[in-house]
Amino acid sequence: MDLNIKVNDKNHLDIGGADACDIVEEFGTPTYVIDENRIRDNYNRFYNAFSKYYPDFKVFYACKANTNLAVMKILESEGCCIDAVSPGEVHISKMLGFSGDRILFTGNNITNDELKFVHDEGAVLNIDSVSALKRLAKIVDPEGLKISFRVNPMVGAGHHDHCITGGVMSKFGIMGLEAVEVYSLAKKLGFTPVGMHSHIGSGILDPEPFKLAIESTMDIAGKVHQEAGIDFEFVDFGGGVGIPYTPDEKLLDLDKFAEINIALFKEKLEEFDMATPTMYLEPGRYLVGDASVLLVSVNSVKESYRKFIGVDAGFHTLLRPAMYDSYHHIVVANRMDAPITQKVDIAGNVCESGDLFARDRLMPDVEENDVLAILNAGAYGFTMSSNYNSRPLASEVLITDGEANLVRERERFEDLYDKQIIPSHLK
Ligand SMILES: Cc1ncc(COP(=O)(O)O)c(C=O)c1O
Ligand SMILES: N[C@@H](CCCC[NH3+])C(=O)O
Repeated sequence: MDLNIKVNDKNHLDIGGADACDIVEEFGTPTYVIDENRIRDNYNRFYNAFSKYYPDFKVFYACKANTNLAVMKILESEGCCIDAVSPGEVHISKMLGFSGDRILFTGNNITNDELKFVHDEGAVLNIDSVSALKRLAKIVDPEGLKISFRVNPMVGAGHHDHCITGGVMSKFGIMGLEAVEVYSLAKKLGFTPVGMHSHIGSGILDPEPFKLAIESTMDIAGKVHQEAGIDFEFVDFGGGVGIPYTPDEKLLDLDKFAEINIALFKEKLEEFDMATPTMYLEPGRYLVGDASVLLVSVNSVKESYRKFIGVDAGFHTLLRPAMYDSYHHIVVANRMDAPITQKVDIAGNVCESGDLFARDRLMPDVEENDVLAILNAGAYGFTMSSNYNSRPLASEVLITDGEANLVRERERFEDLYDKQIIPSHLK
C-alpha cells in the first residue's frame, strides 16, 4: 500500500513523529496536522527526479493546494518557486519572501487592476487570453516586458470532470491554432514573450496524458519558435501529478516518468532547433497532499436505516468528498490495530444530506470519542474550507521532527461576523 500511514508502539497514528492522540489532547478537533518533513521529502523527491535528467529545471508550487504560511515557508526554504493564480496568492508569496522572479502568475478572467497589481509586484505574467494581452498593453509599459502564454494543448485529464483543464470544453489558455498569431501580436505590442505554459488537469496517476500534453505543447512551442521567432527561456508543463488516495492506487514511478518525459522534451527541442529553455513543472497535490491529515472526533454513532458515524467536521472543513465524490482513506487514530468489522457511513455535522466523508466504508468498531484521521488532506483541504453553517474554520498544527506547533488558531464565533456591518437603522 502506497498510502502514507505510520503507527507508533501505542497503536496510535504517528504523524511526523508525533502521536495523533497527543495532538488532539493539546489542540482539539477538527485539526489539520501537517508533517513538515514529508513536504520537504516530497519536494526533494520531485525536484531530484527531473533535475537528474535535465538540470535546468524548476519547481513552481501550485499554492492553491495549500497556502498555509508555514507550508509556503517550508517550500521557500527548499528553493521552490510559486505558481500563483490570484493577486492574493501573489501577495502572500511576496510577504513570505518569494521574489517576483520566483512567482509565475497564471490568472484566468482577471481584471485590469489585478493585472496591474501582479505586474507591480514583479511576478511574471502568464497570459490566458488575447483580451488580457491587449488590456495589459494599455495599463503597463509593454516595452521589453517578459511574458508567457498559457496554451490549450487539447489534452485533458483529471480525477473528476471539474478538474480537467485541457481540451475543447476548457476555459483555460489560448488555442494552439492561434499561438503564432498571438505571440506575434505580443511582440508587435512591445512585449518580450519568453515562455509557454500548459496544464491539463489535476489528480492524474496515468503517465500517458502527460506525454501527450508535452508532445502537443512542444509542437506548438516549436511552431511559435520557428514562425514567430520566439526564443523560449522556459516551457512550463503545469501540474497535475496525482497521489494514491485509495489503498489500491500506486504512486507514480517518478523516476521513470521524468526520464521518459524529459527524453521527449529534448527530442522536441532538437526537432525544432530550440536551444535549451528551462523546464518548469507546477505540482500542488504531489508536494503537500499526503503531508497532512485531518483529525476529527466521533461524537455520535447512530443506527437507523444505515449505520452512521458522526464526526465534528463536515464539508465546510474538507469539501473534496462532497464536491468530487473523492475517496479519502480514514483510520481510527487511537486504535490503529482494530480489525475491520463493519460497513458504515461517516457523516459530517453540516445540515446537508451530501455531507458525508465516506459511504459504505469498511471500518473497525467505532465508538464515541474515538479520533478519526482523514488522510491525504494536505491538498485542496483547508484552502477549500468555508464557514458554511456558521462553523468556525479548523485549526492547523505543524509537526517538525515530532514537535507540534500551532500554525493557525481555530476560528472563534467572533470571526464569523468580524467583517460584517449592521447598518444604523437596524441597530
Ligand atoms: C495552472 C495550474 N498549475 C498547477 C496546478 C496544480 O495541480 P496539482 O495540484 O494537481 O498538481 C493547477 C491545478 O490544477 C493549475 O491550475
Ligand atoms: N480542487 C481540486 C483540484 C483542482 C485543481 C485546480 N486547478 C481537488 O481537490 O482535487
